[in-house]
Amino acid sequence: MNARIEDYALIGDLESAAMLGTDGSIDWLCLPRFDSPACFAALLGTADNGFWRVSPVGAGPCDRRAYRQDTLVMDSHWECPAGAVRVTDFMPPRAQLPCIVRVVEGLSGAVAMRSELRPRFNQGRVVPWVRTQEHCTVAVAGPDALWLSADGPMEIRGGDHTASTVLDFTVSAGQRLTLQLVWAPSHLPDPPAPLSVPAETALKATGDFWRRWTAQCRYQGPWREAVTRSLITLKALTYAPTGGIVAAPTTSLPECVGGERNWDYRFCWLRDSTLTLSALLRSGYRDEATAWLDWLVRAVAGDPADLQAVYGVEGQRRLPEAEAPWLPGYEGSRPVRFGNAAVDQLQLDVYGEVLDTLYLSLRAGIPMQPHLWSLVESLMSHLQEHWREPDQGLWEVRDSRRQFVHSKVMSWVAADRALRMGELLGRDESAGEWRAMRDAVHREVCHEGWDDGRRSFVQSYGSPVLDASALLIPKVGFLPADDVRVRDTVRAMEALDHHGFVRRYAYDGGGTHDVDGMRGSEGTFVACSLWYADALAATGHLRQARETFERVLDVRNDVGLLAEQWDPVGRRQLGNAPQAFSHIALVETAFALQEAGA
Ligand SMILES: OC[C@H]1O[C@H](O[C@H]2O[C@H](CO)[C@@H](O)[C@H](O)[C@H]2O)[C@H](O)[C@@H](O)[C@@H]1O
Repeated sequence: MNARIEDYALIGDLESAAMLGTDGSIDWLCLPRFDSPACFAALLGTADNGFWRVSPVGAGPCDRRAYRQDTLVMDSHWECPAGAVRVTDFMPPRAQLPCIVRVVEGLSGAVAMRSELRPRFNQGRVVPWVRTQEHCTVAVAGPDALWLSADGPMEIRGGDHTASTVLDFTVSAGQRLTLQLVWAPSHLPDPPAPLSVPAETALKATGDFWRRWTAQCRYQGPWREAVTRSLITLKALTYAPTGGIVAAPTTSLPECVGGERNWDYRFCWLRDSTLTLSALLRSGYRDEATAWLDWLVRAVAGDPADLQAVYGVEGQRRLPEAEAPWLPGYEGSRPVRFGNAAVDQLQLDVYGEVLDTLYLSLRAGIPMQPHLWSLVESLMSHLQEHWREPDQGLWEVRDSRRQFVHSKVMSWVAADRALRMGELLGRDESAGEWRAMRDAVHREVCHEGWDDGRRSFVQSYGSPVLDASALLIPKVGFLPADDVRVRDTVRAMEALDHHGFVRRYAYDGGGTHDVDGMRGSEGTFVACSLWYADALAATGHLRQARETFERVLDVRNDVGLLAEQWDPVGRRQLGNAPQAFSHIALVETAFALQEAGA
């Protein structure tokens, strides 16, 4: 039986991240990067797919845990019959090699502890060879090596049928023991350098790094704690060497437990990363925006016809989707997938998201390099030719292409923001054409995307399906919030309500299968509930907006994290976690409610 998705906390070093359970077990970790093969994959299978647990012997979940304020450093506390102990887990922002530090401190009595390390390289599959060398244990297979060191007297056992390395030790009140695990390329012969950095030094530097970063946050409203945790999570999903931002650090956490809706999110969607950038910019973070703009220019360089919806963290274009039959899946949710076939989809909304972010960056005072204006021109010239085509839309449907209303609305955004940037920069060479396109899209959407019987914008032209993405129409400025069509659409979205939360789409309030062709129904999409709150606030329903927002805040896990979806009946998180989309929307809604006086 797998732990609940909400049982996991995130620690990370801005190049990869680990999922740490309430029981002290790290059940998911890809090294050296977010998109590298996993060395711990128990999250998607069993203990034999790899984990590293540090906890009192025989203990269950910790009694309490919390991030140290404004950091990504996690403290887990156990109160045992023999005494109390705290384990502090963190990953120092990377200097050279990735490292996980686990500091065990006795608070009272004397507690018997165990560290059990069971790496399984190459996506939870390969059992390494383990040897002990100069106070370290090293596990090696193929290109990977994991070096484990401890700074105290411990009994090391290993080499049994589980190929685990077990360290037993006792911590008494006032005692402290540190375990460090470093990944290194397996051809390096010596214990790697991070093992020689004292844990105290690394802990202080890591805490200081996060506190300094958090101190730049401009949000001062009533939900500061939630906003800060979301921003830290978004920052933790940033791949620092290139500025790319992953949608989530996990793959194949199911949208439907036991079902096939399992996807790999360890990549940079232009949609998710542009929205992350908007949330960070709004909150006062400019360095990330600058780094991401550089990433964008490198990633999309070339023919605009080849623009993809998703890239690898270094801007790679090929992310072949494959199934991993050796992994049984989270609670049997199969297949487990690595890679994502969405790279080959046409998703026209990304032009609008990219141009909106460029515009926001320019407005925030980030200077626009001349090559960025060329990018604007080339994206627009491609979109002018293609906006009328059907596509797979923001939900990335895997069956037939459609005339998605959201894709058209975002094509309008693309033209609108290109025009605004032109005005700011005094570049009006293409203004006439872009204005004509903007007006044509507007006319078409208002005609073809509007269902007069339902009194709502619908998912695609001529379809009866309602789609929560229509809630973004006032937010992006396509129509003002006081337009009767916006008011009616917000009212119609009640049909997407599922126990107080909002589904992304449904046919007459029913399931999603008829809409996306996938088997199994899914949970409510967290971002959609927050878009609903935004639209309620914009249309003057302030009390309802606040209640909707607070309902979402209530389903964050104990350390403030949100997955992609929430199942209000099973009362559990679903989908990859923590998901950028959900945390972006939380930050945006906190600002929107504050501005609306809700
Ligand atoms: O619903 C089917 C699709 O689900 C995934 O896409 C979702 O996640 C993306 C990343 O957060 C997001 O940009 C998109 O809007 C979501 O629908 C999956 O990655 C797709 O491959 C799949 O077709």
